[in-house]
Amino acid sequence: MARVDLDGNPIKPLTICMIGAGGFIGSHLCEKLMSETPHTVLALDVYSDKIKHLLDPADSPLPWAGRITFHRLNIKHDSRLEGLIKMADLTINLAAICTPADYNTRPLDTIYSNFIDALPVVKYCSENNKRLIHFSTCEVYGKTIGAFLPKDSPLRKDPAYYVLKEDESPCIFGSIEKQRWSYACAKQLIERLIFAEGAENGLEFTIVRPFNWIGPRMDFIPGIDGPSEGVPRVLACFSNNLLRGEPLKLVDGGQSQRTFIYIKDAIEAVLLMIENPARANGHIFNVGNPNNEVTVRQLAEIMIQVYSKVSGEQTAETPTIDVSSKEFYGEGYDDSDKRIPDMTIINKQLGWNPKTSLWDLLESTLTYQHRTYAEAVKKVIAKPLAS
Ligand SMILES: NC(=O)c1ccc[n+]([C@@H]2O[C@H](COP(=O)([O-])OP(=O)(O)OC[C@H]3O[C@@H](n4cnc5c(N)ncnc54)[C@H](O)[C@@H]3O)[C@@H](O)[C@H]2O)c1
Ligand SMILES: O=c1ccn([C@@H]2O[C@H](COP(=O)(O)OP(=O)(O)O[C@H]3OC[C@@H](O)[C@H](O)[C@H]3O)[C@@H](O)[C@H]2O)c(=O)[nH]1
Repeated sequence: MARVDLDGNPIKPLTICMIGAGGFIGSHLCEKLMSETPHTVLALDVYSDKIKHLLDPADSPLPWAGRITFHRLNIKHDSRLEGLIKMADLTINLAAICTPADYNTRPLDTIYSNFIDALPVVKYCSENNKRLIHFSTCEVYGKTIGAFLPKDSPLRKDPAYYVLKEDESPCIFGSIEKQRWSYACAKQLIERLIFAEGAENGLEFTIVRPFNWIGPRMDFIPGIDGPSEGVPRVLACFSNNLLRGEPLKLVDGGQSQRTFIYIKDAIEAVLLMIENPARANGHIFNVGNPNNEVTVRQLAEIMIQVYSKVSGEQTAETPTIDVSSKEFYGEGYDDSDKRIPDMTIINKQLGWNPKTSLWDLLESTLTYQHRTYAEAVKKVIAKPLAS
């Protein structure tokens, strides 16, 4: 049965240059493309751990062997980049430093990674008339307008003051010394550059604004498959605490709100963008799940319940503790108060909606985390401290 796009046209096989393919999102996107489509992927990254299961045909070649090749390169300085972009029909750029603990502590690396390093990718696509799908972030919206209303103002409940819409909402960041916003501001400027390349030079682009995509293979567990002092994003932080039987740390009391979407739902949206260029080109898309909103404290409480069910272990004596952002992240931290994606444009253009509830996505993700890490963590805990 030939695969057709949303307008009933047959989908022809594409060659996709995927930069950052070895990361969390990239690894899920590669899995989807290999298992469900005829497309070819040039996977570019400095690491391949998260996609090696797609690459090394142990003894018998994998069904898709030959359709995915790994190219170990750092886009900061590699002469092979332009040639790979020219070989492909479409470039997808996922490369970024995107863990908040780095934004206020490594602001220069963060700005270089999210703006400067993306410049040649945009240039090569534009000069060679190649389509670009660029990954930005929901963080470009920064804080809601409602965040500046008095705490008890009823307008805070008015969607006009918190719903984030691609073609209407402003980008609201903290002051310069709040270096947390180095990332979001770099992402905003690369969005503006891509939009200008589209307006002035006809670049065919799509910009994706992910709203907290979570699932297996997100970041790392500190001291197991990442640095002991590393601070990953909240899913991995809380998973690490649960695996070690430690209290989950709630930054500034965990009052910030987030909407979380299952990585597999989000990947469906990306595949629709890839295979429906006429509907995706020229658009910025929110990709999130407005039905899965919780405060960070509520996320912790749900993860504690789910982990206890998945692991069969008792909940710790002190399940959570409050910590200050200064203590947890250091100087210059600031936060988004609330992230509700408006879904009008993606519904209209791609007819896509998320499916998985927060409980269900946490159940499958924590099952993966427990199966993958519990033994290794027990060994690390059991090992007597170096005398
Ligand atoms: N996961 C989310 O919820 C989320 C939310 C908002 C935005 N995003 C954006 O989506 C993209 C992918 O995010 P992710 O969650 O998969 O993060 P990730 O850190 O798992 O993946 C990023 C990948 O890019 C690679 N990379 C970084 N710099 C590189 C360079 N100079 N050369 C080659 N490879 C390089 C890294 O090695 C890594 O494998 C990023 O642009 C991020 O800003 C993700
Ligand atoms: O242990 C922790 C970790 C995190 N947190 C809080 O949990 C919330 C989420 O923190 P995360 O590190 O997951 O990242 P954020 O949602 O703030 O930003 C992320 O969003 C989407 C992308 O742009 C990036 O991947 C990243 O910027 C924040 O309020 C943070 O302060 C805790 O309370 N405790």
